[in-house]
Amino acid sequence: MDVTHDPATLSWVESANDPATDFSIQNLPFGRFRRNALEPWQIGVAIGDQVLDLHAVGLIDHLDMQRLMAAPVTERRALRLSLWEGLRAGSALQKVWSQALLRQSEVEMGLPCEVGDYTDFYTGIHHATTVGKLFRPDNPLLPNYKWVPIGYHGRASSIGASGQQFHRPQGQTLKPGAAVPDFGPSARIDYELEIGAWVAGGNGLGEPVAMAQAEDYIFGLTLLNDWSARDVQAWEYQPLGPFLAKNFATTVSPWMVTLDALAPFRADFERPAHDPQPMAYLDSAHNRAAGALDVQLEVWLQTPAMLAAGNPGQRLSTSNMRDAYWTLAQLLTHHTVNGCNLRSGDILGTGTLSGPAPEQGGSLLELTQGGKMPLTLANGETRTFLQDGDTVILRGYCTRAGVRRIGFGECRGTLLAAR
Ligand SMILES: O=C(O)/C=C/C(=O)CC(=O)CC(=O)O
Ligand SMILES: [Ca+2]
Ligand SMILES: [Mg+2]
Repeated sequence: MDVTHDPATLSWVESANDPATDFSIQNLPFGRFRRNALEPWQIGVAIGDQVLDLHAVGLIDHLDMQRLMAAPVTERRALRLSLWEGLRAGSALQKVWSQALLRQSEVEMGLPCEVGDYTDFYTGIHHATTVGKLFRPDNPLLPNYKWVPIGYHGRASSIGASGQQFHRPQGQTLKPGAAVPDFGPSARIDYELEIGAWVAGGNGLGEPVAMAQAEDYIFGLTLLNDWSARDVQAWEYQPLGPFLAKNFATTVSPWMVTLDALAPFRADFERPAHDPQPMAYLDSAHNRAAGALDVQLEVWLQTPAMLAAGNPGQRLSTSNMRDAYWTLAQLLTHHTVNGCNLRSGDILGTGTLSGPAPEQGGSLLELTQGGKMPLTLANGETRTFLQDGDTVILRGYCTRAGVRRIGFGECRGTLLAAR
């Protein structure tokens, strides 16, 4: 375990030492903030309830997150170590660096970088099985699922940072029993609980990335909500897959948690013995020993009635990234195996991360069995799909005995009425 994970290290930023904080000195995630809309986005690191301005402390001489992400992995590690050195209790830099701290509550957080291309995978096998049953009762998990990481090319332009608000989209749907489709506002807006992996550097066109190097091409992870219009999806998705059902909005949390910060939360990746084992190009000893990540995930819902009552929301479900059927390294390697070039700032979504139990569904589609079994909330309200004004909050964090907790912050988005 490297020194930055030592749980005994405290920070001179007091709020970072709270055992409940997402942003202990062992985390140090990167994001972009600004004090006001006239200022360009600045690069910062979260520490407790503060942001450290990297340019102001002289750790970078530019404001270009893509450039920082494209630095060789050894330089990225050295930067993380410098941050840890400067922020730990007793550091000689405290006096100077404390001038470059801002309260998170006093800045606006934006997208962590300019978003490049967006690919969304389908690694949640429990999600794929449950959703497959709803869309294709006789053929839920297609035979390719256990051989090839399934994905589709998503839409980058509508990705927004936490706090994103969007209008209920219009679209074509086929009502049950109808012979021809209708046009109007979607009646089945849903969320999807995912992790997004931000690409660092990138590979040249025609140059596949092998499993052994794949993780060097990942800068860090955020939470990702792939908002989905289920009625539009059911009518449009064959034969080319998701299109307008999923490209009207996608929300990400603002802080990129590095794979270095997540190192203590690695988990082994084992396929059930009766499943096909990954092909050689998707296999490595490191991947089998430590390719998975133990990240606990939660979905919260705050309805307009809860907001009015000062209720911060109700937790709808929990799950864990460990249950994914493919690892991040496998997704990145598979994406490039044909020579496809990934670039700094691209984002790969894992797909909906549901757990094995029915109450661990990472979408309302699963939790309500396709809208047939409404959820009754603690305040007496019910939901099948989202209603206007609903806010969905994703949270993620890692805990383990003997190491400090690290968290992702939150990914929050609100559905507004149709225009
Ligand atoms: O056709 C299906 O089985 C479902 C496809 C999706 O919902 C695509 C998607 O976004 C997958 C995911 O998030 O896991
Ligand atoms: Ca998705
Ligand atoms: Mg989406």
